[in-house]
Amino acid sequence: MSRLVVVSNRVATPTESKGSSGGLAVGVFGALKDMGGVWFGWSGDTVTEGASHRPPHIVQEGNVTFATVDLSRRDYDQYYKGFSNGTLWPVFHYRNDLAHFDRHEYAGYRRVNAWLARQLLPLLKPDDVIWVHDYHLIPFAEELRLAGVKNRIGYFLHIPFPAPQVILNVPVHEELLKSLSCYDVVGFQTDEDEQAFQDYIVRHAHGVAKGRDVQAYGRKLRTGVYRIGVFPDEIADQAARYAKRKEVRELRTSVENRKLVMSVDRLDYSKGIVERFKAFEQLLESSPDLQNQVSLVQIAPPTRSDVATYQQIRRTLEYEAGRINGRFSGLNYTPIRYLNRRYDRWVLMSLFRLAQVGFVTPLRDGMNLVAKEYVAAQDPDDPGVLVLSRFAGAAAELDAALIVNPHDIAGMAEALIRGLKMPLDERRERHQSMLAALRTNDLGVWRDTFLRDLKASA
Ligand SMILES: O=P(O)(O)OC[C@H]1O[C@H](O[C@H]2O[C@H](CO)[C@@H](O)[C@H](O)[C@H]2O)[C@H](O)[C@@H](O)[C@@H]1O
Ligand SMILES: O=c1ccn([C@@H]2O[C@H](COP(=O)(O)OP(=O)(O)O)[C@@H](O)[C@H]2O)c(=O)[nH]1
Repeated sequence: MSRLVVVSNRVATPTESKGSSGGLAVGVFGALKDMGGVWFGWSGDTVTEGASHRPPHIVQEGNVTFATVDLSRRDYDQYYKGFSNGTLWPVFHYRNDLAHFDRHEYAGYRRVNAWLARQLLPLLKPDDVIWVHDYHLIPFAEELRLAGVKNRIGYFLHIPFPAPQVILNVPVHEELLKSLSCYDVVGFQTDEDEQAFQDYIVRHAHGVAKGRDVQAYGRKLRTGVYRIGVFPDEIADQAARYAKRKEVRELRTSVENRKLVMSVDRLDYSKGIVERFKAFEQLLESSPDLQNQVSLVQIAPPTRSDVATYQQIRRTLEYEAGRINGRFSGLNYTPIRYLNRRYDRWVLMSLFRLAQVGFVTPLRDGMNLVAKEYVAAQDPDDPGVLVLSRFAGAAAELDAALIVNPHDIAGMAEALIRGLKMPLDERRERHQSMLAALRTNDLGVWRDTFLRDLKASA
């Protein structure tokens, strides 16, 4: 049987010491742990120029081999902070206004991709199936091919693929799309993302797209939609198991008899947290009966904190949380609890079970696993209500949520009120429908359908 080699920028190492609060690490680890394989990528550490560029550090944990490399400060600045998170992330999330382009950063992005590919070479066996993840590593297959690698190589994009008119803003769009065409299978989170990629190929690359078969830049590849999921039963078990943890008891006691609205996101401008705070403010303003009766808990661990746009959103959120709390707090009541720290994932699942509403309203999001986790963590006999942005990939499957437009502050406030007052029968019905969707398309299905298509590719 061929071995699975996963390549991603972020690797959730066994100690989780540099653990990311991101869905990619959560999803890839979940997909790898019961099937085994190699997981190669960045350690999360930056080191001096002299200490970088060492061979991969190998750790064996059960049936997974973790192979990680450190980056120099310059590589980190250009490849991760610069081109990946200063150019690609904002543009792919339709925030061209927050993007910049710098040729040196792009050169660094390509240099690091070439170097990472060279580091992987000695670890590869001829029949390995290679699965590369996300926007940091678009040129990775091209580099492996240049080095003579003939293995099947697939790519999965965890974030949205924007409409062609948007991606044209990246000056090197053509080089990037040419690089993407070096993969055998390119997978997306939603139909819209796949369509946008094919539109680009047809309109701007003189390529051909027939069904899932694409020809471009002298290469043949397949595209597909593979919606990343969760293992809902595992989440339900853990949510129940962690119910007695200190954090969970503390929250239960401190909320007293009030209702709870809960949100969890990396502190990212794509997550729509400012608009969410304003919607909660509007709820308090328009429903005096709910004042002092409902709290919003927003967990937002900082991320990419050395990128200027992330520093700006952090300041804005501090201001908004302070302003709204100043308006509506009482001596025994804080409407918004805003926590800039990371929580253990299983503790979060248990916290989700306490909340009457899961409030997940990104402006754009590839999938948003938190939305799926909130549903999976609920008590089926007395479930909470999910209020979900139409711009999260998850909305394509979770249509029994209360779907909102995150730019419509009043609409979000109305949905919150509706969720808080929803009768038990309707809550159960909606929850069952969403749980069924999670089961049909769990994390195993995501992995297995992608790998089936990759193995079947010529
Ligand atoms: O690695 P970081 O820079 O700390 O960021 C964390 C991850 O964020 C993004 O996650 C995406 O993947 C999720 C799972 O498919 C998806 O639900 C979410 O919508 C995406 O935003 C990013 O794409 C990852 O590369 C990062 O590791
Ligand atoms: O303090 C935190 C915040 C988030 N997460 C997890 O990080 C993932 C976030 O994934 P999502 O797809 O929602 O968004 P991303 O951060 O990848 O954009 C989810 O599994 C969360 O449960 C976590 O373990 N601790």
